[in-house]
Amino acid sequence: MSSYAKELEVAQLAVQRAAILTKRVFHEKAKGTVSKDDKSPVTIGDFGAQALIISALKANFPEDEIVAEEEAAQLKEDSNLRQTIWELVKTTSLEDEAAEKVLGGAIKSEDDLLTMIDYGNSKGGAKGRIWAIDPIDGTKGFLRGGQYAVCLALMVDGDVKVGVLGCPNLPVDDAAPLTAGQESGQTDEGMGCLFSGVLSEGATSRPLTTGALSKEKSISMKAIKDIAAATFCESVEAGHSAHGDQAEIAKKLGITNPSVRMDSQAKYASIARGAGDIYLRLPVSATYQEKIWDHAAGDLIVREAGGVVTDIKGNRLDFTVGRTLANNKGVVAAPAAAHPKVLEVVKEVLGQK
Ligand SMILES: Nc1ncnc2c1ncn2[C@@H]1O[C@H](COP(=O)(O)O)[C@@H](OP(=O)(O)O)[C@H]1O
Ligand SMILES: [Mg+2]
Ligand SMILES: [Mg+2]
Ligand SMILES: [Mg+2]
Repeated sequence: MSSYAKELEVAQLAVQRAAILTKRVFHEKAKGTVSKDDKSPVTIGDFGAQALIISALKANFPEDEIVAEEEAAQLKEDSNLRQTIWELVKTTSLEDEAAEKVLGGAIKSEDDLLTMIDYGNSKGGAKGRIWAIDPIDGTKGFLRGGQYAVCLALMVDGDVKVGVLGCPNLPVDDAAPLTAGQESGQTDEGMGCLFSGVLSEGATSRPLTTGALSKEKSISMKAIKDIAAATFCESVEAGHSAHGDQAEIAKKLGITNPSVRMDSQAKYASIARGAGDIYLRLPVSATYQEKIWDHAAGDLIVREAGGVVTDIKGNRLDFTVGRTLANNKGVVAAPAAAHPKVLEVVKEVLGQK
């Protein structure tokens, strides 16, 4: 019996339900029912998914703190937007009575919707049980039909214990090649994967559908015998990680495969199941602080799959200092055996600058 069995079950179902909401928003956008204006679908999806996840956490773990990306301020002023989200939230469920019961059922009112969203305002820190939520990670990917992830992690005294990533546009098949998502004309068929990790208990994947528990499989990183043959993942957005530095590092490692660019923590999930090998996120700006909700779940899942995740100095990601990773710069994630070499080259390339 897992030491965090209840937390894991609630987190998986909560992410699954939130992912259904995001998919509805995406398809309604395509149909024109939701404005195609870039901001509106994202906002609707973000707020709706965050509210649904938080209501599940509050129903099960009322004392826990929550650090979530979004806040309700904008919704308090915009009643049209609020009503659109409320309609969507009200009508999104897992269509599985037992599972809905685990999640504590639906949100009761429009006011509750706002309250739920703002429960995510914890400052974070080194003490107690704190959940980190990114309702839609990879906003840009979500809009494009590329990769995005619904992300949830539980930290206890700053240590990530449970991590769950719902990736609607990643193939269910762990052995499928890396994919940037629906932008390449891909359909929903065979897509949608739920990744989980529990500290010291390994990492798993399963289809992102109700009743998929029996299909849960353990995942692990690929053992790379030769770094030169590795594939590395990086952000699509050049503003989020330094493509130039990453290319130089890859070159120095002898890597000739082109990088796979994908949005969101789908990168962590993809290397954790061996679809890719290395994830590089080198800082673009000297001042940007990475957000804990962009990394907590992925960090744990990769480590539980046999990887090492550090910043560019080789330090573990430090989730104890609030809503951001103020003590870290960048991310270097690789299979344990390859990580020292990758880090050495990262330091070499950055040291020359
Ligand atoms: N200058 C910057 N450097 C690194 N990350 C940034 C950034 N500006 C925004 N981000 C973060 O990058 C995340 C997406 O990462 P990726 O590029 O790997 O898809 C965004 O999450 P959201 O999409 O949830 O806002 C956002 O938090
Ligand atoms: Mg994010
Ligand atoms: Mg987000
Ligand atoms: Mg954002």
